[in-house]
Amino acid sequence: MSLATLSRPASDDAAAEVLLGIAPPSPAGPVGPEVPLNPPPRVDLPAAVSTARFLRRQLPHLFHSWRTTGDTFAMPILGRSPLVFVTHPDHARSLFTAPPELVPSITAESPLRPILGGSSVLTANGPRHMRQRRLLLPPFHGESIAAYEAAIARVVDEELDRWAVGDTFASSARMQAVTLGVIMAGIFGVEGEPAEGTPERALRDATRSVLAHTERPAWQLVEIMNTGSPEPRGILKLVMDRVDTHYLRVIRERRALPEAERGGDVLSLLLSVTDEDGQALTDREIRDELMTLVLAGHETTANQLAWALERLVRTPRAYDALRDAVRGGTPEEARRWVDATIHETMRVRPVIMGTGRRVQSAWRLGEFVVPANTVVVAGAVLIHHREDLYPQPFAFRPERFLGVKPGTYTWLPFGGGTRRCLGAALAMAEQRIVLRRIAERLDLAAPDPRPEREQHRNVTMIPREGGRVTVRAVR
Ligand code: HEM
Repeated sequence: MSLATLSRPASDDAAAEVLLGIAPPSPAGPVGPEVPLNPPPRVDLPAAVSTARFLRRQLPHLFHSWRTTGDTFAMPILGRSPLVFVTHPDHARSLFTAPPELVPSITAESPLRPILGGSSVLTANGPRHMRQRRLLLPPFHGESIAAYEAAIARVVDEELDRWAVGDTFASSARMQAVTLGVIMAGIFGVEGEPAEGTPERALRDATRSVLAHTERPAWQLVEIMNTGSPEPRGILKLVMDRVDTHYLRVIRERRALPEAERGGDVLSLLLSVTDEDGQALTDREIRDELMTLVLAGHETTANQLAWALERLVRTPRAYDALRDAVRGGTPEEARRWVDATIHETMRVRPVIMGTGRRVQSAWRLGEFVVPANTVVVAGAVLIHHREDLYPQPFAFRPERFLGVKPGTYTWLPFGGGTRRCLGAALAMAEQRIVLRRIAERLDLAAPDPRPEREQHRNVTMIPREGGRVTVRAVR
């Protein structure tokens, strides 16, 4: 591995240290047939072993492959062509800035497809993706999200009111209650506990049940059985038919209301949008988008927050700095430390480790050239650990990002380009409010000083023990 390390001053003074750096440029992008192919080295393992490690111990496998094979490497995967991982920001940039038709997302091949449905923005490619994305964007812009902030704060405070001194628990479960509450409020307009027997209650329970199913270990089997199928099959069909009944009922009832009475939530906005041909979204399309937003936004945000707590309770310097800024600093200092803590957590523990594109032409990646149809993965977690970009990359140092906007191609927890996470502004708002309120109201500690290892569930990287914390004090 040829990682140029920026020289650091010998001083012990943290403020004088270089905490962010730059990578030397590396050419990347589509090339014509005149350029000879030059595939990157392959990880030296049988496909079955590499696949098993990728599924069970993804992070160590990725880091080991990077160290032993090189900055660009091909990872063998059983029954598929190898995945080519890139660890250079210029290579990631080439994928995120290319015309979308040259770099379709591999989420179209995701096992989630039969759950999300054929219209989902996440699994569509080409013009259909652009249409769905354009229709969904307005409620997820920063200004629209600002309007949900009070509702998010209410959901967060309701949850934190239940945390008592001496309690020890997996924070991811508590954070999931928050993210589900936020989704119910922001997407469906349902705040607080919906009354028994109402369609909203049935919808919330159905959403909970589908989320609970996806968290069970046996769910992987269900997904494998449904891979490659556009429609759900077997047990998945039974589960989804039940869930869909409740979703479609709420959509139909809301559509029947006069527009002025519908409210400002995402569902109501989706009912009123039209594409450039004046076409409104069908009930089925809305169902697919709602399911996508629920599944894409729930576990990701909850576990990203659980990782933030996991890191903070094991890094006293960072935790003290955050609490001091939030409790005693100016509003500007508080905002800067909260943001820096989120950015650093998403750097060291991005819940989505990378994003893949199936390149439609031969592609240069530094000294290598891969053929068309190769899946190239911008390995966010690897880019985030380049020593030239982030000196002492394994250290949790929120001060790297103090008052600094993370780089578009060096900080990639939300992916990039025309597929960048649609819910990024919402996820940032949720994380800001949760971290700030926790830092204001509580003192937490680690029940076990050892860092939690990572575990993979669905496509997310989550703390193995769920980010366990003990409540030491409540203010
Ligand atoms: C910390 C929380 C989150 C993380 C780390 C995250 C990360 C990601 C990533 C890496 C992608 C793929 C981007 C790409 O391929 O370049 C993505 C896509 C997406 N995310 Fe998120 N996400 C989060 C929260 C949310 C939330 C709260 C929502 C909505 C409620 C959401 C909705 C979506 C959607 C709809 C897409 C598909 C966008 C497209 O294909 O055009 N995400 N997210």
